[in-house]
Amino acid sequence: MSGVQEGDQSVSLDLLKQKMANFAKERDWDQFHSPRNLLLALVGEVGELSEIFQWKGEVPKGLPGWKEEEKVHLGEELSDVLLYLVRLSDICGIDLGKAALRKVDLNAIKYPASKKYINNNKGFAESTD
Ligand SMILES: Nc1ccn([C@H]2C[C@H](O)[C@@H](COP(=O)(O)OP(=O)(O)OP(=O)(O)O)O2)c(=O)n1
Repeated sequence: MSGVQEGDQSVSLDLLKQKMANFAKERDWDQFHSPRNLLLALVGEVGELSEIFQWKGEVPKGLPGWKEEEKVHLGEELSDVLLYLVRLSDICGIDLGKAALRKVDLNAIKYPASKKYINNNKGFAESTD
């Protein structure tokens, strides 16, 4: 592995990308990591993530009252989603970090902080007040 090392203060998308690439290569699984397969795997993991929340009703931020094992499980499903997303981006030749930063900038242009917004239950609209 070149460049990014484990133990760095923050985990980078690059480290995860390299780890997923190694994981697939070591098992000869590159053949299965096609864009479509990875997208379906990603959607499947989003489903598993949703199962954790389904039927619970609204859940307070910070998940008070959840057992430690439930939080560990949540972390696993969130990770599966992230790992497949990172791998899908890599396989498609998209620099996910760069694309995400650009999108944050685009969001800020679309929704300037200087304006006031209302949530009209369809999305966020500019307040006329
Ligand atoms: N062909 C594969 C299979 C798995 N993985 C990796 C990415 C995910 O992080 C995790 C997914 O593994 P599983 O398909 O076993 O799914 P779960 O971990 O969710 O297990 P389960 O579905 O039994 O809850 O393993 C991968 O990269 N490529």
